[in-house]
Amino acid sequence: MTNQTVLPAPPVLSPTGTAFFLDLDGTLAEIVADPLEARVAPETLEALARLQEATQGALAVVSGRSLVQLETMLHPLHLPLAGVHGFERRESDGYVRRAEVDSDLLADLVTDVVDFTSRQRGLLTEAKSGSVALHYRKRPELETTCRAFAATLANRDRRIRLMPGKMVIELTLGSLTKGDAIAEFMTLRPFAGRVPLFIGDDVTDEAGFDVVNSMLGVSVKVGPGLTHANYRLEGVRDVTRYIQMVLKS
Ligand SMILES: O=P(O)(O)OC[C@H]1O[C@H](O[C@H]2O[C@H](CO)[C@@H](O)[C@H](O)[C@H]2O)[C@H](O)[C@@H](O)[C@@H]1O
Repeated sequence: MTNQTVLPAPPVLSPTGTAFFLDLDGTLAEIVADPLEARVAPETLEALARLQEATQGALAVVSGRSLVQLETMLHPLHLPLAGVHGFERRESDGYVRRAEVDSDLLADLVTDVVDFTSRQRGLLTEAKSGSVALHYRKRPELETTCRAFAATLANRDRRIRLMPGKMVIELTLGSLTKGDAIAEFMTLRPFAGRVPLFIGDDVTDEAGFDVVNSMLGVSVKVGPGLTHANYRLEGVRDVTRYIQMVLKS
């Protein structure tokens, strides 16, 4: 991956020629201790609404969150969405697609993670369609224990994939990534034929950067850390400022 110190700020792209793909947590919303407390700031929502109009709809949020959570956090906007790292998608026409999973396997996973987190103060379970997240942000000293527990669960069935994120370990069923979601959107109107841009902050965004890079698009990492992205913005406020600059171009 690229060295963290050398990436420039992204070029200000034209809203009419670009397909915008944005991650949510750490990109449009500041990271906070409790996932349910995360918010998209009003000025960011306003910038997104204007960008949706300026791009004629070529703006999608691509997130690890569920579609239900994304709708709540982005209200009153109605955007194309990819949730649970590409497992579920809401397309521009409102049509929702979900990958199929073994619901019994998922239910067992959720039960096991809830059982584990309920025995340790501060650990959280976030159950989603197709995935369950084990959050340890309030107990960072338990990272190794949480990782070992998650690995034990994943060893039970090869369909379970571990996706480490920011103070979270997700146990996901299936192999879809944010890259798959972006590639799929890029085959559809109004995204097709535009230059893709993806902005994200986490290791799970790297699959999106790879797909965008393969399409000669613009990949932007938010914050520090090694990455396959070609550009960098420092934080969530800089992402909103970047969108505002695009709107002025
Ligand atoms: O792909 P994203 O939109 O960035 O979503 C990734 C995960 O974000 C959420 O967890 C992260 O943000 C929380 C709120 O700031 C924070 O408390 C947690 O430690 C982070 O890992 C969300 O809860 C997950 O479902 C997403 O997969």
